Order: sequence, then C-alpha cells, then structure tokens
Amino acid sequence: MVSELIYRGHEAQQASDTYSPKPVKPWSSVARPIRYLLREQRLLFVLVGVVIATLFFTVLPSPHGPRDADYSIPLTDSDSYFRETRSKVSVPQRIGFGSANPTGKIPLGLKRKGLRIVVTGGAGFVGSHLVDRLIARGDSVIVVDNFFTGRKENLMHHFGNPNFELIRHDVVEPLLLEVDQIYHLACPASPVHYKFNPVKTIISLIFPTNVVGTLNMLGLAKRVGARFLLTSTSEVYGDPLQHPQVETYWGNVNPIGKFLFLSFPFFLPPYRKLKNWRPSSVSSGCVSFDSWSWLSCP
Ligand SMILES: O=C(O)[C@H]1O[C@H](OP(=O)(O)OP(=O)(O)OC[C@H]2O[C@@H](n3ccc(=O)[nH]c3=O)[C@H](O)[C@@H]2O)[C@H](O)[C@@H](O)[C@@H]1O
Repeated sequence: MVSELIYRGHEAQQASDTYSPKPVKPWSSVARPIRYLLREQRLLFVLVGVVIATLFFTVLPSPHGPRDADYSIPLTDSDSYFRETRSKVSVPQRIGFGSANPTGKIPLGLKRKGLRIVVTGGAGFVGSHLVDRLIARGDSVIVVDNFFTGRKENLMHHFGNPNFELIRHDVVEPLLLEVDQIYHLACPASPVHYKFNPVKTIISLIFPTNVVGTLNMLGLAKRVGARFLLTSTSEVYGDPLQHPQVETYWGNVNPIGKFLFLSFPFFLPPYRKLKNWRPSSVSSGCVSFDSWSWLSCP
C-alpha cells in the first residue's frame, strides 16, 4: 500500500513536468470587446457622446469670451483714474495663445492660460496701473525698471504674489527673458526732469533709453517671438483742449512744430527696414505692432 502510494506520487510528478501549451483561441481577445461594444447599441452611444462633446467644446463660445473681453474686469477707483488720464497704453487687439490661437477662443471649461509679460518702466505711473490690470487678468508679470522716476511703493501690493517679479535693470543693457508679450514703457518721462537739464534730457531721451533700450527690447521680442507694444507720450496731443480726453479726441497738434518728434522714428535704421510695418492698434498716441511684422522684414 505504501509502495503504491509512493509510485503514484512519482507518476504525478512526472506528469506536471511535461510542457503542455494552452490551446490557442484565435481572435478571442479582440472579438470579445468588439462583441461587447456592438451589443445593445453601445457603439452608437459612444459615437453620439463624442459628437456632443465636440460640439460643446468647439461651437459654444467660451464664458471668458475672446481674450480682448478680459478687459471687462470691473474697474477699481485707481483704474477709473487711469482711464480718465490720457493713457499712453493701447492694448493689442488680438491677444491669443500667440499665433496658435488667433481667434482667442478658449474652449468652455478650460481656464484661460496666463501670459508671461514683461513691463519695462512698470514702477512708474502708467506702468504700475498696467501691471495691476495684467495681474488681475491672471497673467504673470515681470517688471523691469531702473527706478529713475518709478517707485517701489507703486508695486508693493504685488510683493509675495507668485505671478509677480520685479527686476532692477536698465533697459539700455540687454536682457534675456522667456515671455509672450513685452510692454515697453521705460522712459525718463517727467517734465520736472526735463526742466532740470533740458539738453541732457533730450540727449538721454533720444539715445540710451529710447533707442538702445527700445532696440534691446525689440531684440528680445524677436528672439523669443513675443508681441511688442511701444508707448509714446500724451504730449503728442499738444496742449489739451479738453480734459479728460476721450478716445475720439484727436488732439491739438501743430505738425510743423512737431517735425522733430514725428520724423524721429525714420532716422532709426531698423525702423526704415520695417517696410511691412503694420500698426495693429493705434490709440491714445501709442502704436503697437506684431513682432512678426518685424521678423518679416527683408
Ligand atoms: O505722458 C503721460 O501721459 C504720463 O507720463 C508720465 O507717466 P509715465 O510715463 O508712467 O512716467 P513715469 O511714472 O516716470 O514712469 C516711467 C518709468 O520708467 C522707468 N525708467 C525710466 C527711464 C529709464 O531709463 N529706465 C526706466 O526703467 C522709471 O523708473 C519709471 O518707473 C507722468 O508721470 C504722468 O503723469 C503722465 O500722465
């Protein structure tokens, strides 16, 4: 009895050692999910779902609307003062995800992607209000300012905000930053400074900051493919006939007296190259243009 048991045990051992491949079931792994999908019109329901989702995300307008509509953020007291003052800043009309989203439409349910923006002269009067507005819109702002006339107090309420950075830097020196848009406002602008030393002011106004600084910022825009906004001064309107000035106000300018100012841009070699120059928005004495206009120059 014992020997028989031992023998049986050996027999079982031998049987398990022999390799027996599993029987192949052709197409069973593919056919089963397909059968599942076709049963009870499940495929039809999936397709209908895909169509509804596509319509939902493409046809319906975004609740944020086009990016231009972002400027409908409720105005604060300081903003309304900003509006009343002749603003040097014009807002580019087409701000999307660069050229990838020219219509500016954002699918419903998706949060608007914040832009990375440099504001030169952002510690000044106009610049600091612009920074407030951009931060409120959800963008990340880097202020570049040498504090020639600007004040840290204008920006202190943003300190500690992860979307805000402040760099003490003179735009006369080149700077490399990865950004989507550049608002160039850095300029010695105060009449107090003009009167202190008019000759030095005109020289410093035209050459280091306005020429070298602007060229540096244009170079940055070209390098990183950013859009560029160049600001001018409300002085181009001449002595005001009304205050505050509305957008339809055309100014009070003697073109002969302004010859130097108006002809100044044409003395700049890079500007002469801008044959395809297309102002995308001209408002309040400001001109903005797309960096691709610059890039498309021969
Ligand atoms: O023309 C106008 O309508 C406005 O001009 C100026 O406003 P703004 O252009 O903002 O002038 P600042 O407040 O002096 O701002 C210029 C900024 O550029 C900076 N800056 C200046 C020169 C420079 O080389 N680099 C540089 O970063 C200054 O530090 C300052 O923060 C006047 O201050 C406003 O009262 C006036 O309404």
